[in-house]
Amino acid sequence: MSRHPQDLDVRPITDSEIPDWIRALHTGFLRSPHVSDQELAVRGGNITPARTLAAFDDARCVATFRSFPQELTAVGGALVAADAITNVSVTATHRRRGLLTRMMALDLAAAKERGDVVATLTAAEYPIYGRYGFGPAAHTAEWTIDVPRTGLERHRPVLDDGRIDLVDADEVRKLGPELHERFRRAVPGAISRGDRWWQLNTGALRFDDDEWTEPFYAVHRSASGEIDGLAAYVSDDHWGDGKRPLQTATVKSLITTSPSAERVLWHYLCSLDWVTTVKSGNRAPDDLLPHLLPDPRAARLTTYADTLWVRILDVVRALEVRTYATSGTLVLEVVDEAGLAGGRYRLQAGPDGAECVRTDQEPELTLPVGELATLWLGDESAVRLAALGRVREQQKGAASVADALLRTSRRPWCPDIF
Ligand SMILES: CC(=O)SCCNC(=O)CCNC(=O)[C@H](O)C(C)(C)COP(=O)(O)OP(=O)(O)OC[C@H]1O[C@@H](n2cnc3c(N)ncnc32)[C@H](O)[C@@H]1OP(=O)(O)O
Repeated sequence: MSRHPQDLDVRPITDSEIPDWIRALHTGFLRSPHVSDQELAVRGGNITPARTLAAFDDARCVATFRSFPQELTAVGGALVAADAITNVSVTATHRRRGLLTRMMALDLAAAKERGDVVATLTAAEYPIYGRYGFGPAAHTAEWTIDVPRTGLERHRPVLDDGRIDLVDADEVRKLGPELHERFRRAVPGAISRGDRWWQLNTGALRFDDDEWTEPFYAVHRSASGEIDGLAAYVSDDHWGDGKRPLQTATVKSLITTSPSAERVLWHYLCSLDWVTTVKSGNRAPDDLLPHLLPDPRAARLTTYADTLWVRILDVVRALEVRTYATSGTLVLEVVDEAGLAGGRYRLQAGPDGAECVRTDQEPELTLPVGELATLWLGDESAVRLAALGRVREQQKGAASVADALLRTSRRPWCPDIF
């Protein structure tokens, strides 16, 4: 007989429960409840039972949750230990009765105990995670480029003194990780990519053979021969009537470590014969892209949304690890209903470093822990949040001081979904 969700145990799974847990995940995500043996093997091989949670109603798994270790780049390039949360689902028959709340509380308590500085996730829907102390900390933008409108001359692709080569997947798995290591240290909001990311994104590991289209991989080398850009893209082989090639090239991933490589790779993509539309995929919200085109209006913004959500678990380490362009002092009252990171903190920061200590001084700015995450990666304005009633100035001008300290000239970006 099925039991009330409040009476179900929430616990990590065992090895033998991995297939049922994956089927429950598929059910919760409205994919087919049938999962192929190949997918069970590939997904299952990546699951550490001690970092999972589940609820079972008799024999049926009805809730899934998983976390894994990740590094998140803070402002200034330091890598912080993150508890990355993924595969969250509660089966439709058991929703809205607290199962997610219970799984989240267990996972965040374990992450805090381990010493993780933050927890991270990408949210399926905006309203789910704010209640657990997460705040949207990085955004994504996707553009659709109308190539004939760009003003670029297709027959004369812009080059610099470097070169572009097409390489195969084996080569990408060899050279990609080192490029990504350099890339991610320069991009607050970027996250670590393990071997598995490279295997899954180059077809070496597949959930389903039928769904894989091998991309083209274009590597850019600078004049000195250093690899400073990598673009993976596919094209759709679409032809219009009158024998007109009308192909759409979709970028799967494009990372660079120099603006020059960025410019050359986008111009290369816009110079491909037969391609009249380029879809950018996930880009930084302040990407250079539209302005790399003589007519930036040729790039139409088709998606703008939050991607990376952050939950601060250790305020002192989070604020001390990042860098600050200006000097200042701020006393923050951080409100955390879960009791993990709340309290009053005094931040004294400047270009030479920062110190954050607990204090009993009068607070200047009061804010929920989720709003602190939104400010921490440099993307949001405290003045704007004050106008929205999401942070409260206890001392006039405190939000402006927070902006001068915390905001950054470039916006954070998380290129990966997890
Ligand atoms: C990181 C990731 O994996 S993102 C993927 C998240 N998963 C999905 O979106 C799959 C489909 N949805 C689900 O599986 C479930 O609805 C979940 C996991 C989102 C929520 O699970 P539940 O067990 O229903 O959540 P729970 O009962 O603990 O809800 C707690 C509160 O959040 C609210 N809430 C939960 N989900 C949502 C939502 N999608 N939108 C708005 N509010 C929500 C509930 O109403 C409840 O509010 P209350 O405390 O005021 O009553």
